Amino acid sequence: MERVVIVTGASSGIGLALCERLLTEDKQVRLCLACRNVQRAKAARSALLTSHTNARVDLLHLDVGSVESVLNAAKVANRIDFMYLNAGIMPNPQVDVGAFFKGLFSSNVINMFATAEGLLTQQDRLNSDGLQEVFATNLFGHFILIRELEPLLCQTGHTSRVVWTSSSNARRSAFSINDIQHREGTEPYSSSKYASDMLSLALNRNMNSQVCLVCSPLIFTNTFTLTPYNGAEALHWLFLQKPESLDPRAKYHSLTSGLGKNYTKPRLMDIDGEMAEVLFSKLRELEKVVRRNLCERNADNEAHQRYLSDIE
Ligand SMILES: NC(=O)C1=CN([C@@H]2O[C@H](COP(=O)(O)OP(=O)(O)OC[C@H]3O[C@@H](n4cnc5c(N)ncnc54)[C@H](OP(=O)(O)O)[C@@H]3O)[C@@H](O)[C@H]2O)C=CC1
Ligand SMILES: CC(C)CCC[C@@H](C)[C@H]1CC[C@H]2C3=C(CC[C@]12C)[C@@]1(C)CCC(=O)[C@@H](C)[C@@H]1CC3
Repeated sequence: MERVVIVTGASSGIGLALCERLLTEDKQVRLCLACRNVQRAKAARSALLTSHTNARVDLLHLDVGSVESVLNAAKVANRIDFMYLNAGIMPNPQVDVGAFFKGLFSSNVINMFATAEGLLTQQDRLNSDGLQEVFATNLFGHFILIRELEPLLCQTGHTSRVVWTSSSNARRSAFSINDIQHREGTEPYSSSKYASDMLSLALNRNMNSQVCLVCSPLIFTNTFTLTPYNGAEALHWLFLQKPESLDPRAKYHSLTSGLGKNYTKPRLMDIDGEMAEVLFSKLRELEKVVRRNLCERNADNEAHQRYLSDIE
């Protein structure tokens, strides 16, 4: 039977590698590449069809960094078996060279290469919805997508699965519940990834957990041979698992052995359940505000259009 798989950020990197792997794995897969850049999405589709001639690959225009785009894209979906929330950004990363060389000669060197802890800062900015861009792209847009698709994802008698691409760079100390968008700090990426780990837990509790499952695979390598193919290991592995065998408190790591063999390993997340609930309710509040602003903006635009046609 056909399995519909939506992948956000499927035009390159880990998302595209995952698509390639899924088509190789299962001939029944019908892919939906949910991308913001139509040209790149078409190029990704052509590349996939070159190696999988008879594959069914659809394109969906989706900019997860724009609430309006998310709402429009969500209207098109009519069946979902898997949804991979993979699109993500780390804009203008700055490496702390001093910390890098210090780390290089310390016992923390492996961890440094795996997590970049204490090594990276980024410059964030506001997007057109007035939200911090990293938060909006890595977390909030995907949250709105899930909220909008909730009726489809949580249908009785049909199991849909949502898999979120997290990172070993997700760090509790980079996140503040009083500043969920990370307006004040310089590590918006770590903050957004930690927030998505927390949110996965809260979503499993607050949505119909019998039906919906949100896992957070950690993209990680212990041999410094990270390729998109290796990075997609846990995402691909999760596709093959039975939902009841997975633990919502675990993060599924993509790992590569010294001999180059890829494998997936679950690790329990360092998450405060109460804080996850607070984050969930803050996101619900923000959702209301953003939706209201969008309605007002659209009403203003319509009024402006009417005014222009009246004076013509
Ligand atoms: N690379 C790594 O080492 C690691 C990556 N990750 C995570 O894996 C995921 C994929 O990253 P990776 O493949 O490495 O990076 P890439 O930059 O190769 O891919 C990111 C994808 O996300 C898309 N994207 C970015 N912003 C948006 C947006 N607003 N709307 C829709 N799509 C968007 C990009 O589209 P476009 O082509 O238009 O830019 C691109 O297809 C990310 O969530 C990242 O945080 C986690 C751990 C490690
Ligand atoms: C001479 C230079 C100062 C060397 C700089 C090396 C760094 C650029 C890399 C070392 C570890 C890398 C890393 C990532 C980015 C590039 C490094 C910082 C990530 C943060 C990319 C995104 C992720 O989600 C992480 C899991 C990666 C962790 C390691």
